[in-house]
Amino acid sequence: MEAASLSGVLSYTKLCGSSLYYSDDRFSRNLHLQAICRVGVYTLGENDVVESHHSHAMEEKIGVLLLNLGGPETLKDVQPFLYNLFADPDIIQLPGLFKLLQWPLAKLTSVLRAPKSEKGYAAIGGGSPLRKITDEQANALRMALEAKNVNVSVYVGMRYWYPFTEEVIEQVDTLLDGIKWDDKGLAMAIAQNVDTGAILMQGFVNKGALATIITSRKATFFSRSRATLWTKGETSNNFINIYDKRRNKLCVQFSWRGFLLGHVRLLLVKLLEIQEQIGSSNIKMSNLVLI
Ligand SMILES: C=CC1=C(C)c2cc3[nH]c(cc4nc(cc5[nH]c(cc1n2)c(C)c5CCC(=O)O)C(CCC(=O)O)=C4C)c(C)c3C=C
Ligand SMILES: [Fe+2]
Repeated sequence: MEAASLSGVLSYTKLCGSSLYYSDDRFSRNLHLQAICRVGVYTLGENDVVESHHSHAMEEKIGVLLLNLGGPETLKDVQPFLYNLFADPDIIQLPGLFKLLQWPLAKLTSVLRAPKSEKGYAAIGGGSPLRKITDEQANALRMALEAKNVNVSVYVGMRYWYPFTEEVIEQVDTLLDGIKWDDKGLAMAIAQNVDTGAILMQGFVNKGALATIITSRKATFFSRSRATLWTKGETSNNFINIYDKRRNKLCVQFSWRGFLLGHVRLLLVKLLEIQEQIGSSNIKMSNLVLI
C-alpha cells in the first residue's frame, strides 16, 4: 500500500466534565485522507454560533483524540511495524483454524517484505511522515480552537506504531476521569444494544480494554481469571461490533457502572451522533466540541 494513501483514522474524544466521547472511522469507506484533512478545515465559519456555548464549554474539560495508523519512523522500525500491521486480523483475515497462523505468518511476511519497504522509506527520507503530519494536524487543531477561545487538549494515538493508542489512553488519565476504576484499575461494564437496550454482555474493563474497544470497535473485556484482555467472539467469530458499517450506526453502547452510569451512557449515545456527523460531509467544529 502506498504510504501517501495511508492516512487514517480520525477520532474525537470529548471529556465533558466526566464523559468520554469518541468516534473512530478506522476502516470505513474511503474516509482516511478525507478525515485527516478535515482536521485542518475544522475551523468555525464567521456565522457559526459558538459564543452562546462558550461559558458552558469553558467549564468543561475537552479532549480530542486523533487516531491514525502510524508508520515506521526509522528504517529499523520497518519490520516490527509491518509485523504489527500484518498481525492485525482487521488487515489480514485468516479463516477458521488458520487464525492460529496469524502471528507466525505476520512474522514471516514482515521479515520477507521489510528489505523492499526499507528501500521505499529510505527514498522518502528514512521513515514514514505520518507521525509528523498527524502531530502537525493536532497542533493546527489546538490552535484553531484556541483562536476561538475553546481550550482543548489534543492527543494523538496510533494503531501500529508509536505513540500507540493504548499507551496514550493509559497516559491521558484525565480523559478517563468519568469512569470509576476500582483499586485494581477495573470497572464493571455492560454492552447494550443501542436500539433495544438489551444487555448483550457484562464484564470488566480496564484502560487497555477501553483502548481496544476504541480502536477495534469490538466489545472487549478484561478477564479477571486469566488477567488478560479478551474480545468477545475472538474464538467463535461472534463479535459484538460496536458500530454497524452497513447502517452507519453505532449499535452497542457501553455503560460503566459507577458513579456516573447515566452520564457515561449518554456519552456513547453522543458518540453515535458524532459518528454520523463525521460520516456526513458537513461537520462543523461547533457540532464536535459543543454538544
Ligand atoms: C499484504 C500486504 C498489505 C495489505 C493487505 C495492507 C493493507 C493495509 N495497510 C494499511 C495501512 C498501512 N500500511 C502501511 C504500509 C505498508 N503496508 C504494506 C502492505 C499491506 N498493507 C506494506 C508492505 C507497507 C510498508 C510500505 C511499503 O512497503 O509499501 C502503512 C504505513 C504508511 C506510512 O506512512 O508509513 C499504513 C498506515 C491498511 C489500513 C490496510 C488495509 C485496510
Ligand atoms: Fe498497508
